[in-house]
Amino acid sequence: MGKLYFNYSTMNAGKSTALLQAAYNYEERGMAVLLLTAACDDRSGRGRIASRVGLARNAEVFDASTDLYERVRTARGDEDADNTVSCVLIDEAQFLTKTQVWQLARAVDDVGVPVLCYGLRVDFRGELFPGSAALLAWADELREVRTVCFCGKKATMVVRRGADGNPLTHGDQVGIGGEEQYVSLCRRHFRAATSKNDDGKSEAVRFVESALGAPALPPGRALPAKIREPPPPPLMTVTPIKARAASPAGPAQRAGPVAGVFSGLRPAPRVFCIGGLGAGPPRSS
Ligand SMILES: Nc1ncnc2c1ncn2[C@@H]1O[C@H](COP(=O)(O)OP(=O)(O)O)[C@@H](O)[C@H]1O
Ligand SMILES: Cc1cn([C@H]2C[C@H](O)[C@@H](COP(=O)(O)O)O2)c(=O)[nH]c1=O
Repeated sequence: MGKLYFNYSTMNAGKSTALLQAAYNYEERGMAVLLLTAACDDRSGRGRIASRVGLARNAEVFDASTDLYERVRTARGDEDADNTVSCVLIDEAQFLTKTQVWQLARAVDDVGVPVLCYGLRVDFRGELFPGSAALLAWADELREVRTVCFCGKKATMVVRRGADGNPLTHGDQVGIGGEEQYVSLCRRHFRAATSKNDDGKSEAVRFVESALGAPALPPGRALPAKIREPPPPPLMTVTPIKARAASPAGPAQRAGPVAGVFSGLRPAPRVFCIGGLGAGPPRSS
């Protein structure tokens, strides 16, 4: 009997990596999987699940009109057939609707296939996404995919940077983007970065600037002096194997967050060890 799983975290934690690893685990044992991702998140091309470590695969897409119960039931087909699907893996699960999470729960209960969802828990305002809220409420198992803030604590929040470089506190919940726009932080530094007073704000904002690169100012406007200064030389530079293809940022900016983490602000030796924990197929299904 399958279960409904929600593997949640912040951005850049290793969710897509874990998903692709779980898919690989099933397939190397001769079992077929159904991969799905949100149609709206086309950073690497529509219907492409891409992880920052370089793994990538094509997937089917869902939007709000997709009936996921029907899709899973059809993919499962005859359980004894060679091409039956043994597991359903869904990336960007925060973009599921509440109805779709019920459809997945029904697929687990009535079709008997495990469904593994991977997504963000909260948005840049600290609010749950609809898909995440439903999964947190109804999934059989919740698993946190962990990553760290620049201070070394677990990152649980994500800031979105506005055009002036400052973290935003209001705006549309959905804003497709990557490292040029978003940074994962612990709650304390998220609060500091988005607060109105200066209680720790400058340190957090400096980190966001350092991680995201120069803000996107309108043409003709000079950057503030502190942003024009070149960043300190990195202690250790790690180049992502594959940057998200559709990222509007240039190559230097895409490499920014990884270099920023290691650029002497704080040693963060656990970043690569913790991200991606929990990969692999569920043991209990
Ligand atoms: N070249 C690399 N080698 C190893 N790990 C990397 C590399 N580049 C990025 N990472 C790690 O990959 C993780 C991001 O993976 P990804 O699956 O894209 O995250 P998510 O889907 O959660 O946004 C981070 O933990 C990051 O530190
Ligand atoms: C925080 C936040 C994120 N998003 C978008 C940005 C990306 O397109 C995805 C998450 O990507 P991941 O690296 O695969 O986790 O979600 C958003 O729309 N709104 C937000 O508040």
